[in-house]
Amino acid sequence: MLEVRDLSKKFGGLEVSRGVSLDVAPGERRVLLGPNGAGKTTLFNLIAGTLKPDCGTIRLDGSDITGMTVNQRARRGLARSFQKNNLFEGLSVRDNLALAVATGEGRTGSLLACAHDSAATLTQLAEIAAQVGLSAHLDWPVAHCSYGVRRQLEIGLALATRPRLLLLDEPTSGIGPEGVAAFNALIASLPRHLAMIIIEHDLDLAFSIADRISVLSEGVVVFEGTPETTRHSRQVRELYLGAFDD
Ligand SMILES: Nc1ncnc2c1ncn2[C@@H]1O[C@H](COP(=O)(O)OP(=O)(O)OP(=O)(O)O)[C@@H](O)[C@H]1O
Repeated sequence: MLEVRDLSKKFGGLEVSRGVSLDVAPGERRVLLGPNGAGKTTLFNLIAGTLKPDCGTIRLDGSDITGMTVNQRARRGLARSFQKNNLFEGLSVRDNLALAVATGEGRTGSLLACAHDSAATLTQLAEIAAQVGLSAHLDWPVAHCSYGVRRQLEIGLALATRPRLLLLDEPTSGIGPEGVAAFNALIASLPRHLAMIIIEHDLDLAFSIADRISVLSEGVVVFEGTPETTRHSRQVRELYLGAFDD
């Protein structure tokens, strides 16, 4: 469903993406690994449309989306959840989800009251809350939510646009071992037709959730394979010296 071809991006003299190519199949869970500064977030920015590549193409379901805006890409089924919190702190979990669902329905000018008016919005809101494990937290003010709940909510907001491809940038950063286990279960419970690309530093989690893994280093995809072949790759081991358990 996603075909990335020869994407390159420079910041001044620094070549951060150097001819990256990547194919993601419908429903595939792809994990992006790579050392700090390898260009993973830059690749996400290029795919999501917040950065324009210097050259290369991005196709989604056969259509060239390289020149499209973030919103145009979102309407074609691409969603992204951010590494940094992107929530309305003063609102409840329910209101954050309601606004995201209303926006996903194209009712961008709606007031919060209108977001709660539509039965379809409320049904979708309840579905998403259940999917991300937040049904019992709907009335909590976001400002009082734990970091883990916020991360669940961020994924919920991304699901509100009914994506077919979801980009998750370090979804487990800062949530501790229990949070990582909960995230693993959450990913496993999401509809299987939803494709995902996930930047993840936790190798055990990466091996557990990925169908395939791509490894970036210095702006280039240096390895691609199944979790099993990645785990046994000498090249990948050298990049992550000492980080693999045998
Ligand atoms: N807007 C920018 N302007 C200049 N340099 C940038 C910009 N964005 C990223 N870089 C640089 O590009 C390189 C790759 O950054 P990027 O964030 O894509 O790496 P990453 O693999 O996601 O790293 P991390 O795992 O630490 O998040 C880094 O050297 C970074 O400093």
